[in-house]
Formats: sequence, structure tokens, C-alpha cells
Amino acid sequence: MAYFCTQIPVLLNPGVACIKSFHQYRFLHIKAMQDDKVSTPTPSDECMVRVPHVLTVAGSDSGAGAGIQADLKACAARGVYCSTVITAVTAQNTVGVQGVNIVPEDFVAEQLRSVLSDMHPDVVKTGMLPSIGIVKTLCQSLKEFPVQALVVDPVMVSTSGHTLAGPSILDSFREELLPMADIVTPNLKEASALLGGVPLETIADMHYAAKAIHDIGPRNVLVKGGDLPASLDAVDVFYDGKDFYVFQSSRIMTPNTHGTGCTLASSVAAELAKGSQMLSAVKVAKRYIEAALSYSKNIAIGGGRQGPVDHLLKLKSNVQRRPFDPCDLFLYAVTDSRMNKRWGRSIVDAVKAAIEGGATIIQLREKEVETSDFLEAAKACLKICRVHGVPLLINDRIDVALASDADGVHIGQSDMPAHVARALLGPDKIIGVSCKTPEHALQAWIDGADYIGSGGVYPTNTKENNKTIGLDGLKTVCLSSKLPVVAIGGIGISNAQAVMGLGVPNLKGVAVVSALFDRECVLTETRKLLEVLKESNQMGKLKKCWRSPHTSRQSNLNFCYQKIS
Ligand SMILES: Cc1ncc(COP(=O)(O)OP(=O)(O)O)c(N)n1
Ligand SMILES: Cc1nc(C(=O)O)sc1CCOP(=O)(O)O
Ligand SMILES: [Mg+2]
Repeated sequence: MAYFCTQIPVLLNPGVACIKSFHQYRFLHIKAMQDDKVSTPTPSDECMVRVPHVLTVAGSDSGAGAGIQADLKACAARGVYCSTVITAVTAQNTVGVQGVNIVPEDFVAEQLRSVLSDMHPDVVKTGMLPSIGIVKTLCQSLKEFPVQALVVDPVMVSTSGHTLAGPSILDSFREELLPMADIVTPNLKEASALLGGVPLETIADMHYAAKAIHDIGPRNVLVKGGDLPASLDAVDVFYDGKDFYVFQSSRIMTPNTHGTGCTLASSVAAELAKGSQMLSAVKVAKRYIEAALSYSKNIAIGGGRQGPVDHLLKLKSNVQRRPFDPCDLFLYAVTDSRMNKRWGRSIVDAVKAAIEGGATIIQLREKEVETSDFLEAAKACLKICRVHGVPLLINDRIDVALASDADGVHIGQSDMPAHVARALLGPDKIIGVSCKTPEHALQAWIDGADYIGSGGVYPTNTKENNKTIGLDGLKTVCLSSKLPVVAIGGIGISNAQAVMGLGVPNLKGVAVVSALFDRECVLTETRKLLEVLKESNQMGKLKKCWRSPHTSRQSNLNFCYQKIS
């Protein structure tokens, strides 16, 4: 039976309304041909979206830079489901391999049967296959349960030089596994071993090796040149049986390369599972591994010579970022490009001065700068903010926040809806929302904001046609809000105490533009405001709280303020 779902023809099973995506259509086609009938994963009345799926058949690396762990992370990073058949368990770290325990052949067979018979992965990727028996078991299973593509990473020696699959395995690779492979991805040493020990040292040798390995049977070959002399660019040679393609890029200098081979092969598998052609799968996978290497440049994991790559592109930025603390709202400095221009200072100098004066959070509110200048300024300010442990938010521009990796955004009622911003920015970034009413405050909470800005408390010249809600309006919003609040609008040294004196526990601070930045000396004005705010504390309305040692080491302000209830 043929149906149409989102303009894609889809084969249906009784009880299944529809299956989205072209990919699923292809999958069903293949299944239908194999089984001579149409089958689907789970009958349900809802539209089911099938997820691209890679099965990795490889060894476990306890250090998690390579092997099964690398494959899982790479597939997750590339948006593909990954199931695992474990062939060996290695005791391994950044120094080397301390031990290997091979999983019995019949149990590898059982794992293969479990996954292949039920989950129907699109692509199988192989890594460490430590015995001839395991290679044979795998080939047998793939004949019984064919998949769309087989990616073979012919792992033989670990990055630290430990043998993971001995020479005895080579015949079964050559005779059984490689002829079934859609692509094989040897490094220079593995290519040499597959070709009987022929020395491979140059890019010309890599061309020769790609062709010679292709003659063994795989449809495509990618010879990786990571072991070429370090002075040379990173060069990989791809051969599809007809044409050669040389991928050349400048070498990323990092000690954290452990697991790059596994990661590249699994990301090729991931792209194939999504439906890419082989050449574009290799191209995209190469781009991904380059990004992962560049993110890994100076992360420190373990004491050995080769650390893991940063598969999820997150480790470094998370180390530098601390979680949002409502006390950060205490002295909230909001920049303004017109004021900076008037006083002849750059955004970066304005931010430096505000932080030195004691600002506890910074928002770049730059309505008149070009996007490229805004991005450059955000990156420069972020460096300063990180050193001082002060969060940096971007006004309105989610794109600039993402591109600069700032700590978050502040958005208003007519900007990008907060729930959309949350979806784009992910769970960790800080999102502040402007709220003038309890209804706004409730919606901000529902949408996943971290704090709200409420005002204008007093009239302001900084924002045109801004409605003033007064101290009463601020109090009403605070009392209804489940989120911490920062007050904004016409606030400065003369009235900050009156605002903080409202005595509502979730009012955590004041956000100020002109009283800091439309002044000759930002540093002096910020210091003065800080003193005023601290005085509200001494008046018994707030208590001083010390931050954790971890936080205070980074911060210029190792205390925060909390209302005594
Ligand atoms: C802390 C804080 N509160 C409120 C605002 C105002 O945001 P919005 O309503 O989006 O107006 P613009 O700042 O974009 O003009 C703010 N920026 N910061
Ligand atoms: C940016 C902004 N938002 C407001 C709001 O009411 O949401 S008032 C305002 C301007 C605040 O500037 P100043 O400190 O110079 O008065
Ligand atoms: Mg806005």
C-alpha cells in the first residue's frame, strides 16, 4: 500500500499512520525487498520518525577517547543513533593500553543478533576486531542481516603503539571483511600492513596504497595521512575506484588526537546513515573531525601524551562557564553604543571599567553596530568577563550570542520568543526576559527563562516610548514571579536604595545603562553604585553570602547578597 506523508511516498503497515522522512521510505523499501513484505519498527497510531542508526562493532576504551565510547559520542554529535557490539574491553588511558580482554566469539555473535534482528541499523561501522573468529562471526551476521553500508576502520595498533589486532587477522580482513566494505579507512601503518608491509611515506605512496587496497575489494578507500611528517599539511587520499580526491588542510597542532580514527570512521558512517553519498559523507566527516580537533587544542585530560578529542565540542567552554547564580544580578551593567561613542570609548573599554568597578553581570546592548563589529566586541568582552567570572549576556541577538559563545541573552516581549531562544541556545545558556506584568512573568517562567528584567521603574531617556511601571508595578511583578528579578529603568545612585528597599526576596539587583555609561568615568560610577547597593545590605535588607571557593577564585566579587526573609 502506498501513502503520502509530507509529500513523500511511504509504504504503510496496518496500524501505522505514516512514517516521516525520505530516509525511512528508503529503509522500508530495502526491508520490503529483503522480507518480500513491508515491515515497520513499532505499530502506533502516531506519525513515527525513524532515526538514522549506526551500529558500531568495536572495543571499549576505558579512557573513552577512542573505541566504542568515541563512536557513541561522534554519532551523538552528528545526530545519529548508535548501538554497540563490544568485541573487547581494554584498560586504557592517555598513557597507553594496560590490558585487553577479548569478548568470547559466541557472545559477540549474540550481541550482533540482538541488535541486527530487532533494530535494523542503517550502517555498520567496525573498529577493533581482535580475533579471526570475531571477523568471521561479523561477516556471517552481515550476510544474514544486510545493512545499507559497511564502514571498516581496520584498527590494528593503538595511538600509543599497542597491538589491538595482530598480523594473523590480516588474511581474514583481506579475504572476508574488506570485500564486503563500502569504505575502508586505514592510516599509513594499517594501509602498509594490509599491503604486506610495503613502506608508505609520501602522498604519492598514499595514492598507490588507496588503489592497491581498492583492488582487494572495498568500494571506496580513504588512506589517512596523519602519520606523514609533522611539517606537512594534514592530507588524506580518497579513491572510489575511478577518481582520486585529496583532502588537504593545515595541521591542527594539538596533543589531543586519541580516537581521531574511530571518530572519523563513525562520522562517515553517521553521514551515510543519514542518506549521504560516499564522497560527501567523507567531506562532512572530515569537517567535523577538524572542528573536534580544534576544540580539543588545549583541554587537559589525563597525564599522558595523547588526550582525547572533544567529540561534543563542549568541554572547554563548559570548563570556563559557571552556572547562573541569581546573585549575579546584583549590579547589572548594560552597555549602550551611542553613549560609548559620545564619550569616545570602545565597548571593550566600557566593559573593562564596569567590571573593575564591581559590575556582577554585563549585557551588551548595542543597537547601532554592524553585526561583524558586534561579534568581534562580544568575543573580546567575553575574554575579559571569563577572567573575572562575570557572565556576559547579549541583548536581542541570539545569533551573536551563539557565534561568540556568550553566556546568554536578554530578550524583550517583541524579540525572539523565549521558548524559541531556549530551543536554539540549549539548556545551559542564561536567558533573561523583560516583563512589565505578572502575565509576562508567568510566561517567562513557562518558556524556560532564568531571570526577568522588570521596569521601567522610573522614566528613562535611554529607551524610547518605554512604559514606566513604578515601584508598585515592580513589586507586583516580583511578588508574582517564580524567577529572580532585576529592576531596570532610570535607576542610579540616587534611587538604587529605594528600589532595593522594596523588600521582596526575589528582587536581586538593579540593571543600569546611563548612570554608568553616560558618564565620564565608568569605573568611578560603578564603584559608587556598588557602595550604595552594599549599603542597602548593611541596612539589614540583604545578607552577604560568600561564593564557593571554586567560583570566588575566578570572580572579582567573591560574595553575593541574599534577602533575609
Ligand atoms: C535587564 C534588562 N531588562 C530589560 C531590558 C529591556 O529589553 P527589551 O524590552 O528587549 O528592550 P531593549 O533593551 O531590546 O531595547 C534589558 N535590555 N535588560
Ligand atoms: C533597556 C531598558 N529596558 C527598560 C525596560 O523597562 O524594560 S528601561 C531600559 C533603559 C534603561 O536605561 P537607563 O538605566 O539609562 O534608564
Ligand atoms: Mg530587546
